[in-house]
Amino acid sequence: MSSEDLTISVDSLGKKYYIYAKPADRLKQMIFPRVGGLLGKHGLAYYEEFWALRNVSFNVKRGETVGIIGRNGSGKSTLLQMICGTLHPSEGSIKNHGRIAALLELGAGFNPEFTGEENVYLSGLLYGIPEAELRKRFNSILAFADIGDFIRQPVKTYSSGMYVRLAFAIAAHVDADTLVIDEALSVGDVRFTQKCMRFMRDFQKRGTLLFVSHDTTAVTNLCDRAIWLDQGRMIVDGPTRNVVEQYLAEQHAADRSITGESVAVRSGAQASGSKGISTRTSFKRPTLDVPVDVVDARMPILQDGGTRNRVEVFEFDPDATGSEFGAGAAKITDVRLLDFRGEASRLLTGGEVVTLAIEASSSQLLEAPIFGFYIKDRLGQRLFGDNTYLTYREQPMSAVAGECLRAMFKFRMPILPAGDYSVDVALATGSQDDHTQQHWIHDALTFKASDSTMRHGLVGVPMHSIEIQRAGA
Ligand SMILES: Nc1ncnc2c1ncn2[C@@H]1O[C@H](COP(=O)(O)OP(=O)(O)OP(=O)(O)O)[C@@H](O)[C@H]1O
Repeated sequence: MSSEDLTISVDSLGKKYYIYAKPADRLKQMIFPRVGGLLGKHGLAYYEEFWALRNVSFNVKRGETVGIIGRNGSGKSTLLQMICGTLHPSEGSIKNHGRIAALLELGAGFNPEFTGEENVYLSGLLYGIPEAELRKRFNSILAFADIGDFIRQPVKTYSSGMYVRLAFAIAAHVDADTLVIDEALSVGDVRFTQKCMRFMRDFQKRGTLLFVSHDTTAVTNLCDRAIWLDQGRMIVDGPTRNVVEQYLAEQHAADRSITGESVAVRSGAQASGSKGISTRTSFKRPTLDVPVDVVDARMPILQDGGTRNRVEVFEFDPDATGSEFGAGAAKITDVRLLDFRGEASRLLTGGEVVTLAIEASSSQLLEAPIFGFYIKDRLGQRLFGDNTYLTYREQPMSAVAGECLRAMFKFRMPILPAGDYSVDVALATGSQDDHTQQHWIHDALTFKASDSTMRHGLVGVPMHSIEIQRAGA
């Protein structure tokens, strides 16, 4: 890769802090360096070393959007601050090409005693925008921030939402090559968040974006690539969808380990062991009594030639699914999409009533099993899904070891824009809010929608009726 293609180059980056047990130790260390004191890991020094970030290396190409995810304290802000030059690395190096505009944690960047307007000029000048140019852009900055007369007040009087509005408005007007955003969207209201998302989508067309967020949906939605940090180390750097899936699976495993349960996480299906479990269980044939009156009147037209939204389904193959995880008290053994006749079909139509059938076999007693699914698009964005929890909440089922269960979700397949889709399926035990995933399979089924007339939006909802009415008629 030529250096012209690179915007950010991070090599073996590390940040070390010295942790003192009590304030007096800091003073002692300054006066008597490395003598006496704690007999800790580092000999006789008065401090313990703590690496907030270590051995992190990656390159960001011009025009890429990279998400950084990780739990609290994993080193995300430390990394961004070093990239933006507000924190010095203890080891390693960073090379930046072009102008970086940053929205780091609240409180950074503004002088709290100055008014919003004064801070606009101060920040703009620091970014290298001449004053005359800032004057021209001021009204546009003000319109973006939309904080009214507060622009004339000292920023110390601002709410966190106002603060981030102004900071975002400035960052959006300084002709940055790279925009670095750390959790800024979490404090804004929904309209402002939407405005920022629109701005970032537009910015993606011309610039490089680094985006830290706990909101994995926003990261999936926006970023081509994601980096997962944990305890200051880089765990994975790869396509967002894979990284987010692994991160969420690990999070679930970690959450359950607090309650003493163990949830194994495996990448790829080879290690699943689901092969060998019989999938030939005897369930009665589903009755798919679709009332005629709910069948969309436009179905014949939708199915007709050029406007047909064909959905081609690829069979469940336990060896070809995505990553999976779970505590293992049950295994999902088969997943099928059935057509309106109840037949497993390779070819479905958007708008048709289909049934998703998920079969599982238990290896232990299962109390209150919950089956669930998500339909995801190519980027891994969850389009819709459901689970069996509410239906069985009052009278939860149970299954003995060796029993086979099948969940059936009957729904009208939306009209889908042409593209590739997949289905995540899961079997958990417990309740909606407190459950253990026994087996979750990413991308258990995949399907392809084609010939769609839908061009915009994520899914098309089949209309029950469409009409134009005339006033007074
Ligand atoms: N000045 C400091 N002195 C000592 N430790 C620090 C200092 N600043 C940060 N840390 C520690 O470094 C680690 C990484 O912090 P950082 O703020 O980068 O995490 P983060 O991933 O951004 O967390 P969050 O999601 O909560 O914002 C944390 O354990 C934090 O306590």
